[in-house]
Amino acid sequence: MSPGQPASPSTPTPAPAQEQPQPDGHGHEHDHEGQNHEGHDHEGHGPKGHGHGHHRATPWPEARALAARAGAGARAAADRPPVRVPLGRALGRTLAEPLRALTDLPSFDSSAMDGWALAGPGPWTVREESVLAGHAGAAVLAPGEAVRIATGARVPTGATAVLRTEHSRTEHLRDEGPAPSAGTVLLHPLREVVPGQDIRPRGQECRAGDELLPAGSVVTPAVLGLAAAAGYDEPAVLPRPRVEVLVLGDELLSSGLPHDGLIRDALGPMLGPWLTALGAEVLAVRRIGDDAGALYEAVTGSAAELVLTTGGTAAGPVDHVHRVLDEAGATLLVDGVKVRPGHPMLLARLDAGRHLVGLPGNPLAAVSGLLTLAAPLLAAGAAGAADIAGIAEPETVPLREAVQGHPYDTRLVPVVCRDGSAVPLHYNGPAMLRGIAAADGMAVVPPGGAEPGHRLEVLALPWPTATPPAQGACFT
Ligand SMILES: Nc1nc2c(c(=O)[nH]1)N[C@H]1C(S)=C(S)[C@@H](COP(=O)(O)OP(=O)(O)OC[C@H]3O[C@@H](n4cnc5c(N)ncnc54)[C@H](O)[C@@H]3O)O[C@H]1N2
Ligand code: MOO
Repeated sequence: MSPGQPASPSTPTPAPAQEQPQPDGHGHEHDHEGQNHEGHDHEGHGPKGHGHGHHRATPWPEARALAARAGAGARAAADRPPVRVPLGRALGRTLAEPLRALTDLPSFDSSAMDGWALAGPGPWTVREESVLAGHAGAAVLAPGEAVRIATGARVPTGATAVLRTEHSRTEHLRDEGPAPSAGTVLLHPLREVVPGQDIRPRGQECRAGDELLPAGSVVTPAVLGLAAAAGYDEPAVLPRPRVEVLVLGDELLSSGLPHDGLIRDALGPMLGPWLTALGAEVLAVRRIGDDAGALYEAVTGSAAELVLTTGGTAAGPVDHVHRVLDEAGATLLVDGVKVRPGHPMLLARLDAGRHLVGLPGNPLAAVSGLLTLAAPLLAAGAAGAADIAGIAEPETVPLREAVQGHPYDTRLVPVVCRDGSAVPLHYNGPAMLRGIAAADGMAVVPPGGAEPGHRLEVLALPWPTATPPAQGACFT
């Protein structure tokens, strides 16, 4: 099988050999890139002579931590105030302040059932009007009186309980009876009436000023409902980090089929929505080509706190990112990471509060850079408190089958989670998106690999995973 040629989707065999690091250095794409595992060039970008070789590559856990620190620092430097957004645009945002009730809930004593509001012991004389939800309440009920009431309606002053329709019986006194009761309707209970029954007292759920949710909570649909009930029109949320994506490469097409050595841009369509899902405000996704001047202008002129570039991180003839960063006076915080795929990824500080993450051009390598550098940076930048590292408590999942490791570097491998185990997916080569598109997450495989049962950290993807278990991921 030639490199890049996938195994049959239905073959329940191990991943294509060329996508598994081979410690013996044969038959694997990475080993062609990373040649000599015993020598000093195993990071792979040494031979290209940029001077940003293996000695600078950062171990994967450290790279993530550095990115999170950079994000927290950027947030502190930018010091952007919270913003008020209408409820209709608040979904997914992070509360900048505790959500405090602006009203008692319920805000008045209300009926929990359709039936009768009544005062004192029965039977009761029925008053002619009724009390509907959303309307002003009936006048004061005197002892011995009852009035029709709807669920949610304000309970009249003087009412001592609500009687459900189905627990009541009415008796129409004859019109020709003795004068005061002629035509009267009497209400009888069909079961014992307990004082206060089926009345929701004002403030049962909360009093005005109570903290309903802490600052830092994510606004979910349920939070939107609670905020509305509690009186909010425009909750205060944290500003979203602004991000701009610069897609490099003259070989990229925006539509149609690949032809004449040109290929479709897979990263432009993927990164904008992915960054949005990570909580960023995406200012633009721009194609820059392989033009160093245009890249310099775009990087130095960007209004974003985080600029992401794709491609151009290695040392090919048109790989401009390092040079442009140098010219822009940027400081490289991470220049290569000991991770496969994606080892040429980089993180640079452009100025106080502004960073650039350089994602490698190979699409899964770009995903690796996104998860390793951009996600922790954004998470820490969005967190409400400086002490939140931007790296959540790792979720670890036992492996269902062995995964080969790289001899020195961490590997990120797309997995599906089935019956509590992580199942590695094929098509995990640096240029492939087929595995990640079917994945529930990316397993973090330590150098040397992992055996079945070994618990691995699984990096979550920022969306609900959708592959149907029965038919999906048939290439595990
Ligand atoms: N001599 C060496 N060559 C390479 C090394 C190395 O260490 N020594 N590292 C390899 C690794 S690993 C990666 S990853 C890539 C990183 O390359 P760049 O970041 O400079 O990216 P490009 O060269 O521009 O592109 C690489 C590859 O990806 C394709 N690509 C780029 N952008 C897109 C896109 N938006 N959508 C789809 N595909 C894209 C591009 O056509 C190339 O095939 O370098 C290796 N080389
Ligand atoms: O393997 Mo490269 O690391 O494709 O990113």
